[in-house]
Amino acid sequence: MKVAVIGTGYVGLTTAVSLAMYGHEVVGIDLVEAKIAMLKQGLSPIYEPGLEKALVQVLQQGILTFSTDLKDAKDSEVLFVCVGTPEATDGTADLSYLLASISDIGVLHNNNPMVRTAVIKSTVPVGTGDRVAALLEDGQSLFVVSNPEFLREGNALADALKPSRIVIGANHQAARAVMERLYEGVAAPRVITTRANAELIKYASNAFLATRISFMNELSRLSTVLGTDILTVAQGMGLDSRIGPEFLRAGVGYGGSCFPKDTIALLQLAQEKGVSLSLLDKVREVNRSQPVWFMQQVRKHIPELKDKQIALLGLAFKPDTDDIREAPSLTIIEELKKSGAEIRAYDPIAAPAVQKLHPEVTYFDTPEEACKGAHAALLITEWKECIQLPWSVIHANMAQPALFDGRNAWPMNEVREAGFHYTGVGRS
Ligand SMILES: NC(=O)c1ccc[n+]([C@@H]2O[C@H](COP(=O)([O-])OP(=O)(O)OC[C@H]3O[C@@H](n4cnc5c(N)ncnc54)[C@H](O)[C@@H]3O)[C@@H](O)[C@H]2O)c1
Ligand SMILES: O=c1ccn([C@@H]2O[C@H](COP(=O)(O)OP(=O)(O)O[C@H]3O[C@H](CO)[C@@H](O)[C@H](O)[C@H]3O)[C@@H](O)[C@H]2O)c(=O)[nH]1
Repeated sequence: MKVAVIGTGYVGLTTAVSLAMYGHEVVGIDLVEAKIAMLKQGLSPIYEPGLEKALVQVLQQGILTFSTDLKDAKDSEVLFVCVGTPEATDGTADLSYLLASISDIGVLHNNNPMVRTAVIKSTVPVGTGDRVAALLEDGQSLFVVSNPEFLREGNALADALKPSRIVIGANHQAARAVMERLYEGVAAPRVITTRANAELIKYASNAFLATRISFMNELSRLSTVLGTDILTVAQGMGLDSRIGPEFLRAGVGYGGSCFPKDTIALLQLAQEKGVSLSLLDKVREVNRSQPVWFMQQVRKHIPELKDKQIALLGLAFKPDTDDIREAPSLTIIEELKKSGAEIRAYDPIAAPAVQKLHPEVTYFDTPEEACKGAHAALLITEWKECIQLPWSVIHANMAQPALFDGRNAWPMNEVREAGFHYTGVGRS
């Protein structure tokens, strides 16, 4: 099928490449000329494992092309909207990019009439698909579908090629049939439903995952006081098939472009409808305070941080991405700056993005260099480069051998035996 993907960010680029790998003829559209110029050359503007290699392959096959002009999508039967829906100042989802691209689709369709389906892949508040349909749909030649995306950054291509589920929200049988044809070769359970249900499935999934994390993070504070081990507790909980092992990792809090903005957008939507989601409110509160709580654990061991050298290992909001949106590292940098500490940072990929915001931090090419002369090392993102470390070398070179493991990913017993002070999150 001929498909257009509007917006070539984390979701759009991954969607474009995966649809091309499924054999569709895809054109990727973005407003940003520099991005499109890079993509045409087979260069990915984002760091996402395996994506660039796959991009080059589908470009060479001629089944994926890029343009800044939506007119190049005039023959597309399906148009995916993958533009950003960031948090507006009042916490609601900013739909301006989405509505602009919907209006562009309207113009394209009027100039080049044929039967088309506009598919909203961006995460949007419940009711947005129906609102857009009221603007675009004519029930004959143009349909609107909600098809939320569940990929995780760092694993985006694999998730897109083998999704956990495909949720199709369509209010017309003709549009459902188009989506079935589009995803024909993809082995994944389908949920075929209304647009509104599809939109709520997306927000509810992210809100629930965020809730699990905040539950474990709050519990980790109790575990610290009790002298229990949150890793063992999580393992024991996760073996219950009703609970499952995923998303029980306590740490410095969740970040990224999705959980923070989608939880607030859901809260705002509920408030607008006169419904209180008090649990979700607490989930966000726990998440906001988790990096601050973590820094309190550091201060228990090093009460005076002024002029101390503190190594921060990992800056991205999770490993295997260059994305620093809402990264806990940014809160921790602010906390350390308030304390007057000198920050020595390392991240294999995301350092340049943080450097733009924090030129005052010193950046190093290896974790070993960042730890040299440091009075404490803090693990913020569990990149493998930050976990597998030559502990005896690190110990010899630190001013004070103190480790604060914000991801419970360092080998606690081994580092203690090597002579380090070790504090994890909810471990003892
Ligand atoms: N990042 C994720 O892991 C993820 C996963 C699932 C869903 N989502 C949702 O998908 C959407 C996109 O997220 P993202 O992280 O890919 O965003 P992003 O900021 O990385 O990419 C958005 C892209 O859209 C482009 N764009 C904006 N307006 C445009 C227009 N009118 N025409 C063409 N291009 C335009 C921007 O230039 C940018 O390249 C959001 O709603 C997000 O919540 C994101
Ligand atoms: O047990 C856990 C699991 C995750 N995290 C943190 O949670 C954040 C989000 O992680 P993850 O969900 O793996 O990454 P995202 O790329 O943000 O993906 C989420 O957000 C996307 C955007 O909506 C959805 O598509 C995905 O399904 C959903 O997992 C990161 O800061 C992680 O460090 C924890 O602290 N503990």
